[in-house]
Amino acid sequence: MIEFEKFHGTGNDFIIINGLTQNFYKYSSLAKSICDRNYGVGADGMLIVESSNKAEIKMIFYNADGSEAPMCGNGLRCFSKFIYDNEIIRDKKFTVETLGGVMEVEIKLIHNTLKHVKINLGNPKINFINKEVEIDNIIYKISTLFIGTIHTVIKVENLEKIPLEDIGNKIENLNIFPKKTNVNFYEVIDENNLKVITWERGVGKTLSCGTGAAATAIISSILNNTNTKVNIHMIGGELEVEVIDNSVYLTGPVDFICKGYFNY
Ligand SMILES: N[C@H](CCC[C@H](N)C(=O)O)C(=O)O
Repeated sequence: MIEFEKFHGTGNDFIIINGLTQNFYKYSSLAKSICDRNYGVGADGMLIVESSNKAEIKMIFYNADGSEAPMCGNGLRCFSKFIYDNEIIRDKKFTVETLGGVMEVEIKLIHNTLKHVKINLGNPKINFINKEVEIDNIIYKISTLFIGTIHTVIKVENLEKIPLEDIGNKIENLNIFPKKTNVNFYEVIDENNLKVITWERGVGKTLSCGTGAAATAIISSILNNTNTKVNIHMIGGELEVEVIDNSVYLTGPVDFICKGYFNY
C-alpha cells in the first residue's frame, strides 16, 4: 500500500507521495496506475518528495501517461502546500530542486491556512516566435519556449472554435519537436487578461497549466504588448503571472482534496 495525498491547483490535479518515508521503485508505472481515472485514483500527474543536495527539497514529476517531465507549475504549487502542511519545511519561503532547475516558492496563509502559493519559474528561453506551420491546410503561427518545461503558444481569435484534442495532439507531435511539446491556445481579452486552453504532453486536455500560463503571458507580452503582469483565465480557474527582469512569477490558489492508501 502506498500512502498518498491528492491536491489541485485551479483544477490541475496531482497525487503527491512522500518518498522520504516510503520506498518504492518504478515511478513511471506507478504514475500510470495511480493517475488512471477509472482503475486508479485519478490525476493529471504524480509528484514525489525526495531529499535534495541542491535545494531544501526535491520534487520529481510524472505525467499521467507515465512520462517524466522536468517541471510543473501547478504541481509545484501543490507540492509546496504538501511540504508545508506536513511540516517537512515550515518556512514561508523555500527552494525546490526540479529537473527544470531550482525553483523558489513562497506560501501565503489566510487565517493560518495555506491557500495561495507563488513560485519563481526563472528565466524563459525562447526557441522561436511566430513560426508558420501548416496543419490540415490551415497555417498556425506558433511560438515555442522553455520555462521549466517546453511550451508552444498560439494566438487565436476565438478559443471556442479550436478543436483542442485534434489540433493539440498534432502540434504536440510535430517532427520539429523530438521530445514533443505542451500546447497552449490563447485569446487576448484586454491588456491585463488572457484566456488560455492547454493541451498537455503526456496528459491531454487539462483544466489549467501553470507553466503554460507563464509561457502564454511571456509570448503575449512580446507579440501583443499585453502587460508584464496579467491574469490568466483557464478552464479551471485564474492564475496570475508577473514577469520581472529575468524571473517569471506564477501565483494562484491550491487545495487539498483527500488522503488515502493506494493498493499497489
Ligand atoms: N500542468 C503543468 C505542466 C506539466 C507539463 C507536462 N505535461 C510536460 O510534459 O512538460 C503546470 O502546471 O505547469
